[in-house]
Amino acid sequence: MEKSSLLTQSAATGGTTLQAGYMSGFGNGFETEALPGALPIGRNSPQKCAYGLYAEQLSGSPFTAPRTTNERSWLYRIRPTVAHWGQFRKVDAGLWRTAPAVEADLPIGPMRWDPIPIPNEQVSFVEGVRTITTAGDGGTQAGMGAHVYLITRSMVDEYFYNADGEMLFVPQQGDLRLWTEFGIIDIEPGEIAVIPRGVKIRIELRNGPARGYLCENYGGAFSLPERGPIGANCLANPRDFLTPVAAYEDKDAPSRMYVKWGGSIWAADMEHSPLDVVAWHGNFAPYKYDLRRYSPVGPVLFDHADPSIFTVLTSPSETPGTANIDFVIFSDRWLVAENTFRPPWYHMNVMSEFMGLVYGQYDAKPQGFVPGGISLHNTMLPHGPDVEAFEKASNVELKPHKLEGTMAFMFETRFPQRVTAYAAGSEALQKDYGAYGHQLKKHFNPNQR
Ligand SMILES: O=C(O)Cc1cc(O)ccc1O
Ligand SMILES: [Fe+2]
Repeated sequence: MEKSSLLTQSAATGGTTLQAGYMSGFGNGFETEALPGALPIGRNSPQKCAYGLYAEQLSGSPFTAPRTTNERSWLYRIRPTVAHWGQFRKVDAGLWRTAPAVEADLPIGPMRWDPIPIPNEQVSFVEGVRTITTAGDGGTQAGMGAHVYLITRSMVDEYFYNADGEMLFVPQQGDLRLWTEFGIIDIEPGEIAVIPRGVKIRIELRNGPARGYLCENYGGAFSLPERGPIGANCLANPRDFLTPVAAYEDKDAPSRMYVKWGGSIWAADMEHSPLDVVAWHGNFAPYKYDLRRYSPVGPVLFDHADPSIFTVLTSPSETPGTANIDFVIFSDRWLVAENTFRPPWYHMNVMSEFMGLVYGQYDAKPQGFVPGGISLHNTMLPHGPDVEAFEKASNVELKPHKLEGTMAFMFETRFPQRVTAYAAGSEALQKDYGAYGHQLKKHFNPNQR
C-alpha cells in the first residue's frame, strides 16, 4: 500500500505548503502515514504509539456488520477526539434542516428553482447550507437531506463534523479545499467528494465564492452499484476513486468546533486544531471522484433504458434493490437508438427525484433548468420532457448524436421529499413550472396511424 510522501510540517506553524495527495481505489483497506513509522505495524493498539500519538478507532458501521459493509478506521493522532471536546452550546442552524421537517405542504406537482444566488455577506460552509428537501427520518438513519451550499468565506480555525449523515458534495461553481482529518481533498465542478459521518473537516475556498449541491445521507453508506451482466468494467471504476494521504496540523490556537448532531448544530470553543491525525489505516475514509471518468453504458440499438444505468453511487436500504438514495448522473454520451424517442419518457415513479445541473443542458428540459438550478419530481407525480424537447425528439432525424458538455444529476430516494419553508418561499422558485405539461398538445387522430 502506498505510503504518504507528503511534507509533514504543520501548515500553520511551519510555513511549508501542504498539498493534496491521493491513493486510488474504492473501499480499500488503506494505510498512510505523514511521519515515518507513525503507523503501528501488525497491531492497532500498541502500549505506546510512536511519536507520543494516541490511537483512536472511528467506527462507521456496527462492529458486527458483515465484511462487505463493515467500515472502520484507526487514527493515530496528537490528541484523542475526547480531548478536543469542549462545552457545547446549541447554535442557530440557519437554513439547515433535518428530516422529519414538516414546514410546508408536501407539493403535489413538479417544482423547479433557479440557481439560489450566492449572498454578498460572509458565509462559511456551516452558515451557507440551505436545505431544499428532506426525506425519511434522520433519527432512524433513513433518508436524506438535499441542500444547496453557498460559501463566500473560508473556515478559519473552525471545524465541523456531521454525526447525522455522510455528506456528498457536488460542486457547481468554485473550487473547494476540504481539509479533513484523513488528509486534503481538492474538488472542482465536475468532481464530487464524500465525507463519511463523523469525519472532521474545514472547508476553504480556492478561487472565489462557491455554490454546489450537498446530499446528506442518513442511511447506509454510499457504495458502488452491482454491475450484473455488464461485467467487471465501466460505470464508475473503483480505481478512479481517490482517498487522501495523511496530512496533519499541529496547531494550538483558539478554535471552534461545530457538530451537527440530532438535527441541531452545536458549537464548542477549543484550543487546538482537531485535524491532528498523523497516520491512519482502514476503509472508512473520505474520497473524491471525477464524474467525467464515468463510463456510461446504454441502449445501443433501440429504446431508452431506465436511468439506473447511470448510477454512480448507491446508498442501500434493508430492502434489496430499493435504494435509500441513488446518485445518478446524466453526462456526455452518444445517443444512437433507432426508431426511438430518445429523451426520458413520460413517467410516474415510486422513488422521488431531486435533480441538479452542474453545467450544460439537460435533454428533457432544454429551457428553464439551468446550471445551479434544481428540480423536484416527487413520489408518484407525473413528469417528462417539456413541449420543446418532445417536438424536437419526435421529429428529428435519428443520426448518432452526441450529448456534449453536460452534467446533470439526480438524488433519487425511496422516500417522498418534503420541501422546506425556505425553498417553498424562495424567490428562486419558478411559479409557472407546474404547468409545463399543459403545453403538450393533443396529437391523437383515430383515422391516421
Ligand atoms: O425525470 C428525469 O428527468 C430523470 C429521468 C431520466 C431518464 O433518462 C429516465 C427517467 C428519469 O426519471
Ligand atoms: Fe424522472
